[in-house]
Amino acid sequence: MSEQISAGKLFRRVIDAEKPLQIVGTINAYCAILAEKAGHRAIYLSGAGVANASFGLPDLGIISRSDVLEEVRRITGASPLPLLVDIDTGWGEEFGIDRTIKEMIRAGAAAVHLEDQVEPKRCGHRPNKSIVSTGRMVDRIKAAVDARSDGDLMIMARTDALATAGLDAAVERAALYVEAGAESIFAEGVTDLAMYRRFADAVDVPLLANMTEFGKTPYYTKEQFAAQGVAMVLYPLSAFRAMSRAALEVYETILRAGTQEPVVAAMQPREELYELLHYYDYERKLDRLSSRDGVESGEGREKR
Ligand SMILES: C[C@](O)(C(=O)O)[C@H](CC(=O)O)C(=O)O
Ligand SMILES: [Mg+2]
Repeated sequence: MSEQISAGKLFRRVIDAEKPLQIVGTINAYCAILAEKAGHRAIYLSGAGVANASFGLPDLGIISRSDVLEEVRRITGASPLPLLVDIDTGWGEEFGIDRTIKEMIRAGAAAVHLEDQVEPKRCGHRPNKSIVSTGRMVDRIKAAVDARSDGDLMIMARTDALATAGLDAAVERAALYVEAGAESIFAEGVTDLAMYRRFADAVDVPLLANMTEFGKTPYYTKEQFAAQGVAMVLYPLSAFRAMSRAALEVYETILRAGTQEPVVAAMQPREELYELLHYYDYERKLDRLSSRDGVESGEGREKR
């Protein structure tokens, strides 16, 4: 029998085991299943992903705590992988953050990242961001740590200070956030590999690098990140961006060609989908449980 450990403990364990730990964005429950199938050991729910994919909205602080929680529950219900959740600015200050942390634990999150932007927040890789004072962010972190009490949820502090206040100030903030109780640091909008070393040297907790595409951070490999002391590398929207391109291509092809045949080869076959969902197990269970009493005819039901 496999040992039952909390999501937070599992997350800490995989951080220790993989150097660096690659964390991939899964915008929904099925993506979480796919990430597990590929062999990943930790997954991420992106705030941008929820806004973009579930609501068709930009990542500008429009989505709510409940919107994100709903996705967290769906994902943790479908996947055993530890889930890092983007909680933006926490949706409120002391009591708002308290509620967010408690609900995230109930929903099965392994870790959350809380950022030092003002509300409404902006994407970390876009201009005109503003941050709250160091003191305000320290209060946010304290509220989060207090809400978690003695639980295992990992509280990660994200700093967006690099773009607005420079490297020295961002590194200094990171150290103060750790002092306030943050157990890991998310350095946002980093523009050069060597900057990670500065963060890593200033804090003695795991450091996360956000390897998002088309942003401020050039593409680096996991080996390059590891050499700078980075413990976790995040790919928040990589699959979502690829899925979006693929979907557009299919929609256009159906109109243009009058059939989907040119793109069928790019599709996941029904068989593979069903295997990942354990479809046949469900079907067998249904056959066992359902007497089909009250069903007038067996029409459409294949004889086995
Ligand atoms: C990590 C992030 O917060 C997210 O919501 O996924 C975004 C990612 C992106 O917009 O590329 C961010 O970096 O702000
Ligand atoms: Mg985000």
